[in-house]
Amino acid sequence: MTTPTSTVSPDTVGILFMAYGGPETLADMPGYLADIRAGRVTPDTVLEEITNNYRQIGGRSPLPEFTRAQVDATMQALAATDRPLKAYIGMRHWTPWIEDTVRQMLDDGIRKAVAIVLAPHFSSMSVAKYQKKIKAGLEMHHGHIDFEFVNQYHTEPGYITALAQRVREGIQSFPQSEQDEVHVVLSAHSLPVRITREGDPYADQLLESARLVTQQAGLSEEQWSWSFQSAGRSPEPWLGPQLDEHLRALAEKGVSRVVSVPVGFVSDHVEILFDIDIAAQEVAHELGMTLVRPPALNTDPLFIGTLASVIERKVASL
Ligand SMILES: C=CC1=C(C)c2cc3[nH]c(cc4nc(cc5[nH]c(cc1n2)c(C)c5CCC(=O)O)C(CCC(=O)O)=C4C)c(C)c3C=C
Ligand SMILES: [Fe+2]
Ligand SMILES: [Fe+2]
Repeated sequence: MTTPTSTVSPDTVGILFMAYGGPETLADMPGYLADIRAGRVTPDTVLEEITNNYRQIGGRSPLPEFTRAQVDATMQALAATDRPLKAYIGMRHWTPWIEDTVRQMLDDGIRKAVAIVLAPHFSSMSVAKYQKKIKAGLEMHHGHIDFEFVNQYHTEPGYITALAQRVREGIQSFPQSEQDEVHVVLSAHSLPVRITREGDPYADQLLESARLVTQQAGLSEEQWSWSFQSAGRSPEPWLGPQLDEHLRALAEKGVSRVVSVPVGFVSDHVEILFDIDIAAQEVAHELGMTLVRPPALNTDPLFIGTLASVIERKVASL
């Protein structure tokens, strides 16, 4: 049982921002992978491969830094809210662990809170797991906080417009005479195929975002396609097509100019900086294809405005 020291006024609403978590040094890698792989032993070859991927993007994950910047910007956007708010950060797979942050919230005397994951699409294998960690933290520390959960925000206008702008920016980076030939590939993290049989909404929500983005960007059906990326290294089948095989199929159809816009990730990290900017770029190069990836959302004011707006609505309902 924790003893609240009540460092906040009783009506303060805690805003718990949750993200995947990322290693801050290469030495963190075995522990980080052990957590992601739920304690299953990581084969040496996989450890070496993933460590090497991180080495190529600077030896650490930029995700913690971008998360802090997104949280600061969102709290600034929420500054005019008439309730006192206090921001907290909890990571699923690395420090600061969600359970420890929940303990901090209890210690501070937080009684009501909003929890949001920096991932717009709901899945039993992603957002639901973050939410379970909050419940585990409350049980572990024998405390109670009234939580409002943001489950998804994949159709929010600011998020869609920010991505549609990325699509247009990518197309416009090609000479005007080539722009009609450009093909846009939207993507998101793959998950095991079994989730679809289990009725998970993830794949449908991704396609819903993709349709809204491409409609707003004014693309015809032929000008864009969908692909999954970054499938895990486990023997079961994962949702496809994977980005590399999809690029090969597009090349066979004569596509040679591609804009890659990942819609499920909201900041730069290894799945973008390595899986797209290095691995997919290598495939594109081998195919004689030009691949452009516009910047990730990071602290784009439209995206930050989206986070602020969904949080504000939940705060109002507490
Ligand atoms: C929607 C689900 C997932 C998102 C989003 C996601 C983002 C994400 N992943 C990494 C890094 C790694 N992920 C790894 C495995 C892995 N990832 C997911 C799901 C999402 N990840 C699953 C289901 C798994 C498999 C877990 C298992 O039990 O094996 C790994 C481990 C190596 C591997 O299997 O490839 C890494 C590393 C980042 C940085 C990230 C960013 C938000
Ligand atoms: Fe992952
Ligand atoms: Fe991953």
